[in-house]
Amino acid sequence: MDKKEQTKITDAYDTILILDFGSQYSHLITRRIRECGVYCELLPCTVKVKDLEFKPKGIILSGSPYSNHEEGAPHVDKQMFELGVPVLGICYGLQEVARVKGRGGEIASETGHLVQKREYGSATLNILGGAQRHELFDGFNGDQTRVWMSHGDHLDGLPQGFKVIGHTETSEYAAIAHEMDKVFGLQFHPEVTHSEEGAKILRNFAINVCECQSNWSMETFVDKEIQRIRGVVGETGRVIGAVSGGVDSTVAAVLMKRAIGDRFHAVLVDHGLMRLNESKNVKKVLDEQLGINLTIVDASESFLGKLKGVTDPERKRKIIGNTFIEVFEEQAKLIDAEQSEKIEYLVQGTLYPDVIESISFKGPSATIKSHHNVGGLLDTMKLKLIEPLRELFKDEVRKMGLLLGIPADLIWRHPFPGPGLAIRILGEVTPAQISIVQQADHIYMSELKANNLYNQISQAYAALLPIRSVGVMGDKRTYEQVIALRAVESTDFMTADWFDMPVKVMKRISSRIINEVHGVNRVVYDVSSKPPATIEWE
Ligand SMILES: Nc1ncnc2c1ncn2[C@@H]1O[C@H](COP(=O)(O)OP(=O)(O)OP(=O)(O)O)[C@@H](O)[C@H]1O
Ligand SMILES: O=c1[nH]c(=O)c2[nH+]cn([C@@H]3O[C@H](COP(=O)(O)O)[C@@H](O)[C@H]3O)c2[nH]1
Ligand SMILES: NC(=O)CC[C@H](N)C(=O)O
Ligand SMILES: [Mg+2]
Repeated sequence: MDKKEQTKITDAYDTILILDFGSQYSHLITRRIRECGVYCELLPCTVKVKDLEFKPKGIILSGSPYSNHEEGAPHVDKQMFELGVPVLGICYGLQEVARVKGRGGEIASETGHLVQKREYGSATLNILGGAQRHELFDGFNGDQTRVWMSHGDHLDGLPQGFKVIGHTETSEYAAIAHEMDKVFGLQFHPEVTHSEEGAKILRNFAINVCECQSNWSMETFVDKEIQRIRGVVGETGRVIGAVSGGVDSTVAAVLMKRAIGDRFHAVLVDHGLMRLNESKNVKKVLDEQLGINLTIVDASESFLGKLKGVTDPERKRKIIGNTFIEVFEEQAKLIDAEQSEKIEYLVQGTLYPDVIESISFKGPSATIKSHHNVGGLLDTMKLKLIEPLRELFKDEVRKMGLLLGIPADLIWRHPFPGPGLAIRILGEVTPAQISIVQQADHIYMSELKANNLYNQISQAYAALLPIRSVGVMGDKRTYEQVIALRAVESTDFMTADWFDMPVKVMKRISSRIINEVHGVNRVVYDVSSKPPATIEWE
């Protein structure tokens, strides 16, 4: 994205910079800081001060799976400590603080040997100073608090100029501070909820120590984002947007509508792989209820034609991804032909987790599945991107959607993948197979809603398996296909567990599908977690 084109969100809010050393808890630090009304950004730990696009009001160094002395262990740009802003190191971050600010050699590694010294789990932090305790502990209930430890290495000595402000039975330097330089270190993890008063520490750091204003709220963010979009697009500019009717693109579309009205052109590509009546329903809600200028492009012939005979999951995904691009190119040209001003921008519903994943210092992870990616449009279409949600997590997007007046049932919809039913029909995708899975899925969703289960589940769908099995219906032998029902609970869709579905409901769903959907004589329930399975079957 051409960031220079856009005024930055960090210009509008005091910002805490969180440097990610690869800890599994880094996102939680981000969450905790935002929960205090302070804006923050998570960047890879390898980012250099000279490349920073904003001046942070404070810096937090996260934990890490690495051991600090290990070869290849990531290290912070020492100039971060010369910005004159407070720094807080958490676990590995504390060890980095000691590496940079200490006399050197104080980090003892117990990894590999002396395993008994490793510390995982709950510990009691003794806060020093009584009533004069350090300002990081302002508002604490007493001189002791439960904290969560997860480390193999520890500090062997106190770096010069630092003092101890808290210790545990096993950790002499559990919390340390350099008052003059405003550099702090915690051996425990304040960001996890198991550290009972940990959130207070992060709040105290951001608001008391770094003096950040607590003004980051969804309301102010929406207002500022609308202003920003208007500034970027200008008085007359037109924008095209890929809108699926899913949560992310709907929220992005409503925001765009607020910002530039009908100069925003939403395009839904109907690839023929949508759920039953999906395009019609989306049109009704987006166009009629939310007033979005939405065009539905029926490209099913093209998609289904190209998918003919294809059974390999990755090939299906690539064909669909590429065809999306073609349809968009055509569509942009059509709109251009009608309007005096050419379309310059494309709106995407990119969320923060996508951004974080793509900037990880460890590099992109192995390709498990090629997600259809509208980002691929960039090179060919020469369109510049507007990504109004790229700073937000999914639940923040939902919050924004509710604030923008989007109906709650749309906001709480389960995610639906871009490639649609093609990756839920195992084997070849044909109109007959699409019809079977659409009907089964429709029954499944209706029953989940009727039984008040839909909102307890993060994502549910029916998949059609390419095998046939023998059954008996009305005294006759049948030899038909199998529907697999999937329902998972997940917070970020990176990991998931299968949903404990009430047997009574399963019985009803199974019986309805077998009775009502021709071509199916067996229904199974998928009891695999992710990992090792994934949420979608392909
Ligand atoms: N059928 C479609 N037509 C147009 N754009 C689409 C279509 N399917 C997906 N997209 C684009 O791809 C993006 C990513 O899809 P994704 O499924 O992650 O998000 P979503 O559909 O907006 O929300 P949800 O996660 O709730 O399904 C969408 O935000 C949208 O821009
Ligand atoms: O927009 C999308 N385009 C895709 O190509 C795609 N593939 C998977 N998904 C969704 O991502 C989440 C994780 O899915 P998996 O466990 O199957 O990888 C689940 O929510 C899936 O539905 C996609 N979404
Ligand atoms: N959670 C952490 O940051 C751990 C840091 C380092 N890997 C250790 O074991 O001490
Ligand atoms: Mg979707």
